Amino acid sequence: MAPDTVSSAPVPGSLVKAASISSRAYVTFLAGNGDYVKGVVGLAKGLRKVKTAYPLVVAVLPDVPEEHRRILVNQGCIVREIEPVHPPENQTQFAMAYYVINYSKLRIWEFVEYSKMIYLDGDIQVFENIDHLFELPGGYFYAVKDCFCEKTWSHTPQYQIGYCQQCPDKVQWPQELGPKPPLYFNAGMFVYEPSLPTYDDLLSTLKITPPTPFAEQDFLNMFFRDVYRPIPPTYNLVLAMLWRHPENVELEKVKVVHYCAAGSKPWRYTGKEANMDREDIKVLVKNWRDIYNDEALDYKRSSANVAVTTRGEANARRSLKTRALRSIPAPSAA
Ligand SMILES: O=c1ccn([C@@H]2O[C@H](COP(=O)(O)OP(=O)(O)O)[C@@H](O)[C@H]2O)c(=O)[nH]1
Ligand SMILES: OC[C@H]1O[C@H](O[C@@H]2[C@@H](O)[C@H](O)[C@@H](O)[C@H](O)[C@@H]2O)[C@H](O)[C@@H](O)[C@H]1O
Ligand SMILES: [Mn+2]
Repeated sequence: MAPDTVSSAPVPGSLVKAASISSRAYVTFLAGNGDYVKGVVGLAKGLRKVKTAYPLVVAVLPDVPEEHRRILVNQGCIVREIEPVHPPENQTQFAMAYYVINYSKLRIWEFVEYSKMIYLDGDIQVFENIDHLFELPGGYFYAVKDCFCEKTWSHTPQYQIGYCQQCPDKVQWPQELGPKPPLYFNAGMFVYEPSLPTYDDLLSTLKITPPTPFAEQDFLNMFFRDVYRPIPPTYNLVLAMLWRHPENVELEKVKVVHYCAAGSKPWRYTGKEANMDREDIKVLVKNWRDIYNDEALDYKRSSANVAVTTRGEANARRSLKTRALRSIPAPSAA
């Protein structure tokens, strides 16, 4: 993974404009002081292993402790603090109670120093280089179709009648339920273009949108419905596909694995939950752990990076000093 060469000194407007024409990055989201930081470290090392040309930006909520931020910077990540995003007041029963924090993902549309970004959940691993996705045509939202067959979907008509977009002909969508649901993506991985107008539109639309069980995933599917373009499941293997739709999975071709099934987070895997004793799950968890534990994949601040970062830090100190001086009111003419 390209090192963290973004200096922390503010960049003049003209340079930001120039930079935004060509700059790209992966981005993930980290909240809390729990163990998801291990997921992000694993992701950073996995991207380095596949020799991506782009950095990994980590959007952290204020509750991510300094120690975790330092771990991520030392793994070559660009750590950016974001403010939480709260959905409107609601009585919603989220599919998972903690999903409410996932609305904060919407802040990544504000990262306009990048022209195109690939968002990856912290419980995702990239096993093959996917940099080519940055070449996809602009103006669309690319993501992999989700599956409606897990119990987490039991609140939906799809689940109740056994309909899933992964096998639309198995159970026909009944006319009496109205139009078939539009294609629906898993929001753990997507290719998108940061944009302030889109960001403002997202936040103002959220204010008037009643929350629903899959929180920001439902919201993003509604918001980008007309520009969503599905990409193959090789780019985001939602683990439940292995037992729900094995006919749609060619495991040897999978480039990105999303450890979203209950009990599958590799850094806390016990094998006790449903489906977690499957051989393919054990292999995928081992593959993740091999990368996480591989010290050869740790970020090494090469002399060049140290020089750039040091220069960046020196610039930052200078600009902070300048700002500090400016903020001290000139001595009044006594
Ligand atoms: O306590 C948490 C819960 C979630 N997340 C972030 O939010 C993403 C979405 O949550 P999760 O992956 O658990 O949802 P799932 O894909 O399993 O439904 C995670 O991957 C993390 O990047 C986090 O940082 N801390
Ligand atoms: O906040 C809502 C979350 O919804 C999604 O997770 C779900 C979804 O994939 C279901 O289809 C599965 O059944 C379920 O297991 C899984 O947790 C995203 O992965 C996550 O990033 C986030 O958007
Ligand atoms: Mn996830």
